[in-house]
Amino acid sequence: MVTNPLDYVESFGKAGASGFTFHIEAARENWNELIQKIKAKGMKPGVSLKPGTPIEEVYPLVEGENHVDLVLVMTVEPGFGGQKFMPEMMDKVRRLRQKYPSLDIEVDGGLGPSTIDAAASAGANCIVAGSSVFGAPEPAQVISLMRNRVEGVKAAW
Ligand SMILES: O=C(CO)[C@@H](O)[C@H](O)COP(=O)(O)O
Repeated sequence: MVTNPLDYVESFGKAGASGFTFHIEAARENWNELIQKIKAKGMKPGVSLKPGTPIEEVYPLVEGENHVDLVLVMTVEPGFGGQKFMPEMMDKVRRLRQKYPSLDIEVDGGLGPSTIDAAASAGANCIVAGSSVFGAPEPAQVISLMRNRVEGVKAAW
């Protein structure tokens, strides 16, 4: 999370990023301008929200002409890896999936083999995982397992 995402769009675009996800908490005043700039630099915009932020706050950013392509629901407080997954955040994921069937919904924090089913069945289709992958003897197996679980429940959303 950065406090002034607008300052980073240009350099991320130049570096070759394909997407740029910003925190709604850091862009309440200028998200519209931010989305426009991200798109103008050839990147896909996404919006993220902290555990204490109500899901309704991102609805206006998903709707309308100038919209984001992805919503990232933080399942820990942003800051560092290795934290415990917050299952109560799955209500946000479920509500988003119900409202926007084709939206990319990402989750970040505490995801791994023991939490992937909760996230996947709620409707998450993009998974950020640090410790569970990099701390595994066979990282590729953990990635495959999580991918398979998401693919396996997609039809039921
Ligand atoms: O950096 C953060 C939050 O800011 C982490 O949520 C990582 O992005 C994922 O780490 P693990 O929870 O998978 O270790």
